[in-house]
Amino acid sequence: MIYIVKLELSSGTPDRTARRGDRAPRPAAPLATLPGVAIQISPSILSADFARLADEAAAVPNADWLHVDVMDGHFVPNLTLGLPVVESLARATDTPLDCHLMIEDPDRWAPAYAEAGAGSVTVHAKAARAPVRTLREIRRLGARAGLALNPAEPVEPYADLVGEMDMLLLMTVEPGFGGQRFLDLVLPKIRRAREILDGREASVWLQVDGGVGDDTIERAAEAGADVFVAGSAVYGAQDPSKAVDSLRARAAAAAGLG
Ligand SMILES: O=C(CO)[C@@H](O)[C@H](O)COP(=O)(O)O
Repeated sequence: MIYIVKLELSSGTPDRTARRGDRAPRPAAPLATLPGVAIQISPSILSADFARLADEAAAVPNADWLHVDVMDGHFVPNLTLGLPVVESLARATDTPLDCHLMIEDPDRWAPAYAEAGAGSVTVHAKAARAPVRTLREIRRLGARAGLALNPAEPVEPYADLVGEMDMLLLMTVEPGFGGQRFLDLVLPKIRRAREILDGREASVWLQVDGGVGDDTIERAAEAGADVFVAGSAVYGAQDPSKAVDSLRARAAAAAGLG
């Protein structure tokens, strides 16, 4: 009887009045949907049709994650979506949601995204006042924890935090908008981050985000990235699913995995 009640609660409409402490932590969500695939492709729904998000998610069944850009109009000069959309999308797709919070006060909001069903929640180092506590809280709630750095932010000050994260996100454009040009000036930082992660034998994904397409993904993969966010290169393509395959093949070849 109790079991039935629980099932109804978890599959029905989310109770948005529930307080954070009311919910039990979930088991950690899987990082990848394709076991054994080293290169991860995360199409960014920022370039998708927001009125058809469930269909847009279904258009890339071969994606490992779906990248969800949460922008608040303050941390970045753009406004996108928030918790209700993430909750609905998490119910509409089996692909883990890779939520990238480009918001002020992520310490306050990040746990709610983990509870909303995100597979990973990434906060910006620059915006977080208590990054260690926030990363730990995200993990405690069953999601993977990510830390993001803008193009001009060095990676060295965060080297001691690698044990607290599952993913390090290096922005390869200034955050805020899709369709920008990949910044080659970030390549040395990708290499440096790869050295730090390998040197510490850290099991941490190295994600790049911004301007990633068939013409740039190889450079990022050669430098050591293994998770690639791509918005316009996927949702601007005639066939988004083929675009994911093409990106994966190029990155795998450049990383010596193809
Ligand atoms: O976070 C962001 C932009 O701030 C990205 O996730 C964009 O959505 C990437 O779009 P493309 O550069 O691939 O078009």
